[in-house]
Amino acid sequence: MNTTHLLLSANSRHHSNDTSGNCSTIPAMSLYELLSVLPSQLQTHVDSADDRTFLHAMFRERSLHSLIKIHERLQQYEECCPTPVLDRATSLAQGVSRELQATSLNAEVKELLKLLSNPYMESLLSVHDTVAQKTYEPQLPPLPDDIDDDEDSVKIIRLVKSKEPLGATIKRDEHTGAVTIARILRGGAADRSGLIHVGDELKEVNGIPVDDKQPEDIIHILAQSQGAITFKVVPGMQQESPAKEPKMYVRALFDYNPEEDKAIPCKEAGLAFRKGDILQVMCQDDVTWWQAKHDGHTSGRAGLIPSKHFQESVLQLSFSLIVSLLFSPPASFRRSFRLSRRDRKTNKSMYECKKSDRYDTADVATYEEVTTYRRAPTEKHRLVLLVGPTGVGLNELKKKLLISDPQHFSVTVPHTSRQKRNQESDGVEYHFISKHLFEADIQNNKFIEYGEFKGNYYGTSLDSIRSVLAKNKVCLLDVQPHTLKHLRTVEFKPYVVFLKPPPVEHLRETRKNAKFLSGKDDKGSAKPFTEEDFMEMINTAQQMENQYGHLFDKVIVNDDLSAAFSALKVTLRKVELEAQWVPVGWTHS
Ligand SMILES: Nc1ncnc2c1ncn2[C@@H]1O[C@H](COP(=O)(O)OP(=O)(O)OP(=O)(O)O)[C@@H](O)[C@H]1O
Repeated sequence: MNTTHLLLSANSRHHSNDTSGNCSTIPAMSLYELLSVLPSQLQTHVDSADDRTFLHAMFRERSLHSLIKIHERLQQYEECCPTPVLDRATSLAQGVSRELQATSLNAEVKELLKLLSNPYMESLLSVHDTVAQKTYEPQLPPLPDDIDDDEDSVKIIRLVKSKEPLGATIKRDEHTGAVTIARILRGGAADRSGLIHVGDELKEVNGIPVDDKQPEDIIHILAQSQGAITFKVVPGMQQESPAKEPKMYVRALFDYNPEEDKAIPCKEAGLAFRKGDILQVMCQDDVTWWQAKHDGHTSGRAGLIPSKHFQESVLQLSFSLIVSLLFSPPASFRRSFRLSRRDRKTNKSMYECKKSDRYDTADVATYEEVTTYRRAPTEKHRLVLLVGPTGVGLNELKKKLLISDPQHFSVTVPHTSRQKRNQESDGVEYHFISKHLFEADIQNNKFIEYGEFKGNYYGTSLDSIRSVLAKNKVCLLDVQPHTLKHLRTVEFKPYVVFLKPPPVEHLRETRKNAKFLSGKDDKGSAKPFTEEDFMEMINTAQQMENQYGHLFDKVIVNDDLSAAFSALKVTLRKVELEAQWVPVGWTHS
């Protein structure tokens, strides 16, 4: 089977004429007359008395008579082409309402006003105007006369070409040469028409037989045609299941551009998306290509996206490439669990994270099934995770949040194995524990992050997050991105904000007077940013986005500080009040 597919770029309006079965001749008598004479003819044609009784009863059925009457009346209208008295009933009704309101409102006037403002009436008038103005569709030319009556079950479909693609792909069987409809994209013109189905065999396009044609040639014919396009198809056996809209939503964990994808059967039918986009998966019938559309896009032809299974196999293939990335020069990742408010002395460079932790390629990131979640007022707050390169301003923004509402926001208290100093209190600056206990806690996975500096351990424990959340406060935590995976649990339902540096020119401008604790400086004194610091910040941010971008719920560029702060506040407010997309597993506990 030649699996060449293509998108038929034609159409939208349609009408069809099914020539299967007996070819009907124009009846000499009307259907209604025919129906009234039929009972008298039964005696000679139907032997069984039961059948005759049944047919008599059926022909006398009032609803059948009414139906035929309606049919005939409609036919009459069609023949005489009624012209509308006016084509702007809506504006006329509005004008009448306005005038009536200016008069004395007696009971009748009030009733008329009520009638005219009834939504059903308004809709009816609007439909009337649409029909009267014929704005619903262009005039279709008559069907061709030379339809081959001998052909069995042939369907003639006439579509009017518009800018919208047909939303169907075709394929050609190399052996038989048959060109069939390979797939119908959900919500597209072909799908909405209900006339073309998967498996239908395309016989002719605009009277040109296509059996001997390659899909490219058919596309050419379609591209050349103007106005209406006539398809002759033999309906396939395959019955499609009724198009119920599946309600599966996924978060894309990778960028996809069909234009650059050699594997996609039809580039035009593909749906481009970015890492983090929410997609509604409309159809998973095909194991390789799903059909999906962007969440919230009301106009909706679905596009092809690689299925989870297929994308996983693609990624497995390129695994060697990912592995090579593992050995790219390590960037300076932020050092976390510094208690920002008080402990400026805590030097960031004290924490060494293990190299193997920096890159995490165990998971093949394709799609994550998501659902909406809105925190109930009685529930704990979602953990707010802040991620970004060293010096980007995480601590600055965290501090501003804490100062802005100390009752609402809080941070964790880190653990350390160093000696408590005189002015310090246990549980305030740090939780002071013995080295031995610290090591036991490491073994028991109690720390999200930990590190060693001058022979002492420092770390942030999971329990320290729990204790903030238990006070019904929003816990702000800045972490290295490789920990996100471990913190994305139903318990914490974290919301991840990535703080991104602006372009270097803006950094130079905005950070003129800023000082920061360079990770490379062991002395722990704050210094102005160097050009190298800026470049490293930007490069690290880029690496973080490339590798962990699919886990970020929000990206905020820290250009102007107060603008970034406002954006962060607004975002966190929304997290508390509005529904957010979260992994499905978080709502099933
Ligand atoms: N938008 C901004 N405009 C100007 N200065 C800023 C801005 N954001 C942060 N700064 C300044 O940059 C310096 C570094 O910020 P901060 O200490 O918050 O970085 P950080 O991301 O916490 O870094 P680290 O992870 O290394 O602790 C501080 O002096 C801070 O005041």
